[in-house]
Amino acid sequence: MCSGFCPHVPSLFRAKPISSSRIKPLLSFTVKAFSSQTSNPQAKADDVASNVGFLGIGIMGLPMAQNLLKSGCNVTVWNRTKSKCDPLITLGAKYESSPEEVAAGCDVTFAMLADPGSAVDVAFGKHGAANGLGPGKGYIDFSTVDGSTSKLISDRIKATGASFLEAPVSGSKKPAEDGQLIFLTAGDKPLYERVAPYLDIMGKSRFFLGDVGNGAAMKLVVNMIMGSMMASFSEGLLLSEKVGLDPNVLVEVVSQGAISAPMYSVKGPSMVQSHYPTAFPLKHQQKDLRLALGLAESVSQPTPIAAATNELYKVAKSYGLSDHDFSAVIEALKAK
Ligand SMILES: NC(=O)C1=CN([C@@H]2O[C@H](COP(=O)(O)OP(=O)(O)OC[C@H]3O[C@@H](n4cnc5c(N)ncnc54)[C@H](OP(=O)(O)O)[C@@H]3O)[C@@H](O)[C@H]2O)C=CC1
Ligand SMILES: O=CCCC(=O)O
Repeated sequence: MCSGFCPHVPSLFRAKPISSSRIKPLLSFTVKAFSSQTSNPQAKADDVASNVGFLGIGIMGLPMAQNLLKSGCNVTVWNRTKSKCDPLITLGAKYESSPEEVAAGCDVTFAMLADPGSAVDVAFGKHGAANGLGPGKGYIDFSTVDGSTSKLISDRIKATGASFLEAPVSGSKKPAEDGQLIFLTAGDKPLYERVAPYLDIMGKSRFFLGDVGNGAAMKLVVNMIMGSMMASFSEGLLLSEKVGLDPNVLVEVVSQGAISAPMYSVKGPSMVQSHYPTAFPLKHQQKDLRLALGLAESVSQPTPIAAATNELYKVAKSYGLSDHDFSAVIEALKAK
């Protein structure tokens, strides 16, 4: 094992700065510096130091922790529902009975929780990770939350002397299984560099976006777009069927044109059959739209499409579809 230095990782490159004169007529905002890096396919536990903790073993946390274990990392896990840790314990993970105990025994601790409330509870609630943290340790939160929540968690973690990185992910269950996630990180740069080898085990690329809040904002903007795309696709599928077209052919036509997206090709065929196997729960997509609307409100940016889309997901939730895949939003457009 080496001490956090990863010889395989190529040197960091900086993205070309956007010319502010070019964008000023359209938008007025501060262009933030960022850097991105594709990950190292050879990433493995030999490249990284120490014991890692993983809190939150849900749809995403399970495959992410599995990939760390399969790469030879020493992983200690905790989940509110303990039984979800069983497949990881079988793979060799150690189990601790609270976030505090996990953080106390690990050099770096990752968290992948449902929403702002659970991210806060696990980070610094009763028996939360903060109780087990201190100087030299790191806490990395992968949960999709808003910037204010992330800053609050950051403050409470840093008050212990530990370092904090927010690192929400783009990519769903399958990319998590395949180690193909995209990390949108912000916060402590030395911690980012220290955990880069772990991120490279779980993902295909990583962005460092500066101050805490920028990773959360990037993630919310991406998911705001995604939620609207899915709602629009749903309308198209239903309209095509109503006018006598085969929606399966629509899926194929879309896949070959300018609006092609993996999401449509992957989810379209099952949506046509009213089948929504959960990769990204609908309740989380609605949470992200709600948080994105808050972000837009904070800077007075009109987002009428996202606002209408959010209402549609709320209707889908009222139909009991919270735990179905977010593609089940199409049900909210069907006449009942
Ligand atoms: N699924 C996806 O495609 C993606 C999801 N995300 C984001 O990642 C995060 C996790 O998503 P995902 O894995 O799909 O979600 P899941 O709903 O499958 O998992 C949520 C996790 O949070 C835990 N949890 C929920 N409430 C609490 C609480 N009050 N206290 C402690 N733990 C709690 C759950 O524990 P328990 O098992 O006990 O319920 C579970 O471990 C979310 O923020 C989501 O928006 C990001 C990218 C893709
Ligand atoms: O937050 C969930 C994102 C899902 C995806 O990127 O496919």
